[in-house]
Amino acid sequence: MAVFTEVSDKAAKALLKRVPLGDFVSLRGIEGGIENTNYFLTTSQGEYVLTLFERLRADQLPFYLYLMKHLAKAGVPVPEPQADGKTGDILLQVEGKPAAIVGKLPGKSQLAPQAAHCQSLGEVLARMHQAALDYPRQQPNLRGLPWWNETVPVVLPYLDTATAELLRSELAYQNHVAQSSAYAALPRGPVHADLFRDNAMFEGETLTGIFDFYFAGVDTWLFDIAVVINDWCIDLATGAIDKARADALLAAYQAVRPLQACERELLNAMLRAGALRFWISRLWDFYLPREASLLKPHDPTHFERVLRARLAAPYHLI
Ligand SMILES: Nc1ncnc2c1ncn2[C@@H]1O[C@H](COP(=O)(O)OP(=O)(O)OP(=O)(O)O)[C@@H](O)[C@H]1O
Ligand SMILES: N[C@@H](CCO)C(=O)O
Repeated sequence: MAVFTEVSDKAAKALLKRVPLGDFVSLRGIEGGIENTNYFLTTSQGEYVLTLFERLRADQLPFYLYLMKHLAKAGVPVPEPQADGKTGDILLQVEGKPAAIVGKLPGKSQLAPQAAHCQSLGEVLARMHQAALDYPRQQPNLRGLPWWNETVPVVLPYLDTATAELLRSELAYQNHVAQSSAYAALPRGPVHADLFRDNAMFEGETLTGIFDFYFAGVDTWLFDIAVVINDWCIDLATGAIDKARADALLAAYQAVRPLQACERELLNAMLRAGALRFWISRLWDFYLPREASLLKPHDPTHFERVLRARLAAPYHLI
């Protein structure tokens, strides 16, 4: 359960005096999620999600929150941050932590997605990329290559020789790719960068929304696509690509925005990058956990397997 900071009913009631969303009914800690403290907040007006940001600094948050607002306004299914009635601020303070309230999406996560779910997601992903293009705020992907270069040396001492060698060589490969002209040509803009199955809601096969934008940043669109494929379109036991789902996702994406030649060329390289990014962050969470308590870190070896699968069987569009 990810409640790092306890929020009292009293604090929630005080919050509702500032953010006019009706009268307090109940507050319930949400299980799942490893980054932030999340509560379902029910009021006389509806259901909301209250998030207290545990790692992110207040100066990083406007990028995420205003991006969500921008996307919601553009018709992308994203929960809209709610504002303080007096100041208009969407970045709030609760229990001494930066916080936000967003609308609760209906439905549930589809943890065993089929091609139809991947198709819905592919379409929304492309619409999101396009809708974010005129978003004026700038923030890099804070879990991008510089962070990988910084964090790999921190986790290497915990790994056996063969695993450390794979991590080192993949990092070297990604540094090499980042220098290439094909990489420089990749189209980019604000991306979600963490759009896993547990960050989207469905009712049946209908996608009701995507959320948890707190790793968003400006990066290549292809990296975002790769992160999605690595989670939504694989055999979870082996990490191998499920071609039917990956093809469905990419076809739906391309019906909105066709991939460019440089994107086709670097698809497998970015699939490797996506696997590396989450392998590193999971190693980091596993070996250097925060004090926080009830946290159950995600399994790092999963993304080691995903990476090995992309190396053994590169995925290319025909
Ligand atoms: N807007 C929303 N609508 C409905 N449910 C939500 C919403 N936001 C969060 N949740 C629920 O809360 C859970 C945890 O939220 P979230 O994934 O944002 O946590 P996190 O700690 O930031 O996560 P992660 O580990 O994925 O980075 C989700 O799995 C979902 O069940
Ligand atoms: N999606 C991440 C969790 C942090 O957002 C992972 O599965 O490692």
